[in-house]
Amino acid sequence: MKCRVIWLGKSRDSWIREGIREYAGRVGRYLPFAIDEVKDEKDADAEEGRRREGERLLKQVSPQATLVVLDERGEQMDSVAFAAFIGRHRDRGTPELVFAVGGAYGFSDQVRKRAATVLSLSAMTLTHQMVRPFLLEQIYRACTILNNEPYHH
Ligand SMILES: C[S@@+](CC[C@H](N)C(=O)[O-])C[C@H]1O[C@@H](n2cnc3c(N)ncnc32)[C@H](O)[C@@H]1O
Repeated sequence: MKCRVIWLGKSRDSWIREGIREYAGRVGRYLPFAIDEVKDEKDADAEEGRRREGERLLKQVSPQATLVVLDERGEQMDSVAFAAFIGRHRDRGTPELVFAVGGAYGFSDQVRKRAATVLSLSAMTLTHQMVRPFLLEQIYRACTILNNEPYHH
């Protein structure tokens, strides 16, 4: 199973980029893994920006892919449950598991409707930048749990 993370816009801060580099490298030891950046909207109002970003993002998601949308109002899982979630997809032959992180104004309803799962990392709102390394660390943690490695305590 391929695993892919898509987000809107560049990762501006060097400390965010550093975290992404670190955990993307770690995840890549366990799964075929890719990160794709989709251009974000800077000039449109929030609703129009979400709509345009959503259309752009959905064009990047193949019909065979299972889409997991990150949203603070979504389903919460602990790390063991998240590992089991990834493991179930791997074992049932899901060809591609795609995680999508929204832009500064979040996702349109159109994107949420395409999602197989809407996943919350916390009830608190994180910046669209900070979610990136947080999510990658959780995917890495899940990989170590699935491999019975002593990272998760
Ligand atoms: C600043 S948040 C957008 C918040 C906005 N109020 C909304 O309605 O979505 C930007 C993106 O970061 C991600 N995000 C922020 N906090 C999150 C959380 N606690 N769990 C999962 N994703 C989160 C989501 O993908 C969201 O679209």
